[in-house]
Amino acid sequence: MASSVPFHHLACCFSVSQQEKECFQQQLWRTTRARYSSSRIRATQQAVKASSVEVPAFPLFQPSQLEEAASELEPADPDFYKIGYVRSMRAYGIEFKEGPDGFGVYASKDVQPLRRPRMIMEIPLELMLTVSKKHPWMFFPDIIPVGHPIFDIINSTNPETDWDLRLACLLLYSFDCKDNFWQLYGDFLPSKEECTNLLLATEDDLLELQDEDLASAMRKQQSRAFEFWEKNWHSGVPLKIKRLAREPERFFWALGIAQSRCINIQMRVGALVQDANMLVPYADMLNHSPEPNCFFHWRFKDRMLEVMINAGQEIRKGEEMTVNYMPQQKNNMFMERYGFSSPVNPWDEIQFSGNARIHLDSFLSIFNISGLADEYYHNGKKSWFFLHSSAFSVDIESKILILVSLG
Ligand SMILES: C[S@@+](CC[C@H](N)C(=O)[O-])C[C@H]1O[C@@H](n2cnc3c(N)ncnc32)[C@H](O)[C@@H]1O
Repeated sequence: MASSVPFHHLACCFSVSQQEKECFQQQLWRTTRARYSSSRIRATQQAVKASSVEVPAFPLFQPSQLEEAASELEPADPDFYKIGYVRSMRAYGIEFKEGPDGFGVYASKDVQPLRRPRMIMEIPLELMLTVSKKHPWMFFPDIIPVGHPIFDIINSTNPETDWDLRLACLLLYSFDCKDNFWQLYGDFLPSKEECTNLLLATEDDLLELQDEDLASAMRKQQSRAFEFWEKNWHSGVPLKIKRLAREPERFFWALGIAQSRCINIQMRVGALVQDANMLVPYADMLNHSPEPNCFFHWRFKDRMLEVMINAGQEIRKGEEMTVNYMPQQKNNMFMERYGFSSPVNPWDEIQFSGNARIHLDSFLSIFNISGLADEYYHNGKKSWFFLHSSAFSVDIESKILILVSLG
């Protein structure tokens, strides 16, 4: 029986002969996909591990270590064989598990700071869903057969503004493709109920936001999605299109997934450099932080997306690995696209000017205020606001809220 070894035990991989590979595979097998059903997680499985065949060029284990590793071997996941890809995803020193922001990627061991960025995941192009942004449309992998009507639907969109509609079509199509990797990976994606994207929000949800600008932006997005679905999924369309999204909610979900998990990368195919929108399995489990410890890197030579730890970054076992989804964007942009906002978004700080003095530890800090010159901060035992040096004070303990107009 083939078995698996946790992939963080395997440090580095080089190409080896097929024979060596098979021999090694018999001993040390991989895998790892914890499949979580409707609730994304099976009760018994906390960690999601990505599938991977790890093939070191030289034995990484001493015999005693091999025995130890063998005792940790798990039964192979039969779905792995069905996928049948030559290259697979590889991951090092990480685990996927549920956290406060849904699924995330966590360090499974301490990471010492290194002078160079260090790779923790590599994902080959053939596992991604990719549409190029400019003519001629390139889909990777090229899963759309010539003459299939989904091509015409994608072709009818504006690549500059409709990248999300295009990816949603490709995603829905991949779920319908026999033996496509995304049929399996679909189990890892958040369901309609779990997806935070506000396209799926009801009118009541939108009202609850108490942000009329955001609510009306989302209503516009919902109408755009609905019009697109109505136009392309009307009753007269062929069954091979109809079954991709029988209900508008299915299309809204795919669009929400495309918006909240897409990354944009410049790819080179031969001499052609193309901007592309991509859904990248496993890398799309990374959550956002304005101060991330990881970043993406496209490896041109063999078309792999690498997730790298920043140079000089120290990470403790159990800490979350993060990337920055949209540098220099305010929270309203995060809400529109991803359905979350960050209380520590530096681009959403209230910039403060004038010579008012504010206690550093005062309640104002919860509003993420910054920008004052140091001399305006006061850190005494009592808390004071000095407004234009006037004798204007507030004793925090008295819990009186005074609204100060900083005119
Ligand atoms: C690319 S996915 C990341 C993986 C996701 N957490 C999951 O469960 O599959 C992006 C989604 O993760 C969640 N997310 C990511 N970063 C977050 C953050 N800093 N705070 C709250 N939610 C976050 C949001 O739901 C967002 O739409």
